[in-house]
Amino acid sequence: MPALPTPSVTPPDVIRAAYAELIVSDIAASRAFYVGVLGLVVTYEDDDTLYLRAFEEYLHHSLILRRGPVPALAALAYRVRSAGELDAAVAYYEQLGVRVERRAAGATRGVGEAVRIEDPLGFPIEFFYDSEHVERFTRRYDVQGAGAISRLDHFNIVTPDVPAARDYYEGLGFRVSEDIKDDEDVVYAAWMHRKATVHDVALTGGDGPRMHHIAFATHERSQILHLCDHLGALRQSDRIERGPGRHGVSNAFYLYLLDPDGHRIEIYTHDYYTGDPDNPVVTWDVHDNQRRDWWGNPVVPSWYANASTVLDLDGEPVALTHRTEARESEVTIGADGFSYTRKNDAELGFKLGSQV
Ligand SMILES: O=C1C=CC(S(=O)(=O)O)=CC1(O)O
Ligand SMILES: [Fe+2]
Repeated sequence: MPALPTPSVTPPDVIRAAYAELIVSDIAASRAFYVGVLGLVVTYEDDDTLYLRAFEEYLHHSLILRRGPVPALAALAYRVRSAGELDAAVAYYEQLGVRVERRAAGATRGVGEAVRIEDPLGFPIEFFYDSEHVERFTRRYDVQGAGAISRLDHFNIVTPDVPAARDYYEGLGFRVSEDIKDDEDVVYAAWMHRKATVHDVALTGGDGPRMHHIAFATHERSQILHLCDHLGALRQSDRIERGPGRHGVSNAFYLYLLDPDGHRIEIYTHDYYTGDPDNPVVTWDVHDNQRRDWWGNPVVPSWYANASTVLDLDGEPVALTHRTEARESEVTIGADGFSYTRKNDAELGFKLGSQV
């Protein structure tokens, strides 16, 4: 990615990852998954759209599903600290020289004035503050199922140049909590936060821009296990792509699901606090086979290979830029790949690179 200009104005004050807008092909099938299985609460729905939220959320939605011809990501939205930060967003991104659009209140149901951009990484990003408050279901145990999801936690995006993406997000005031590198300092992935958890956005090295997943948090592992049992009971176990398991990075207990259009949704127990300014960065060796699964279980190849198309602000698919640096799946799974459990235990600590 070409070097970005350094704006002379301050960036918008981002609080957190707040909502995603996904294009889906069949609203009824999506409703059966996101409401029927995941148990998300319907704030508003019509024939073409679903506005959903999780149980601890009081803003109008954290997920919009909109029926359309091409399953894709239409927007990732960050909440900013006040409505005044929208002017800062316009000024900052105009100096970055990217496409900037102001949106009137109500352009998105339940959201006030907003700013949408095509960010330097090629993603459709929204900044907003005002959003309609709706009932918070935190204590509504009468309607929460055994798999209750508490809130949206993060976005994971696929981008070819992770260091350049990291620099861009550091310009927005995000800080790195964890990353994956090799001995030649190639960066394969990075996790960056504004709220005091491991990440609001994860940068996954690969052909991009593509959306790798959006993640919702639960409080307990049992809720994640119930979702697996629920899918089994529906004979939809093929929606389980990876996990359940324990992450190395973030230390969260995790599950990756595929929705009816193949969009990846992670369900993730709360990770750890990162709010102090001297929070130490955790750097993992790309050959450490406990980095992505603390128990050393292999990462299924589809998790590295597949991700959702991203749309521009006109709703057109964004062309991909190919990653030129080494790909994680090639250095840890392919024929030349290898990984270790104990780095200096050449006898017992290595797994064959042919692990699935
Ligand atoms: O949220 C995450 C936390 C950790 C991991 S990893 O697979 O443990 O690297 C992946 C992830 O980005 O989905
Ligand atoms: Fe994730």
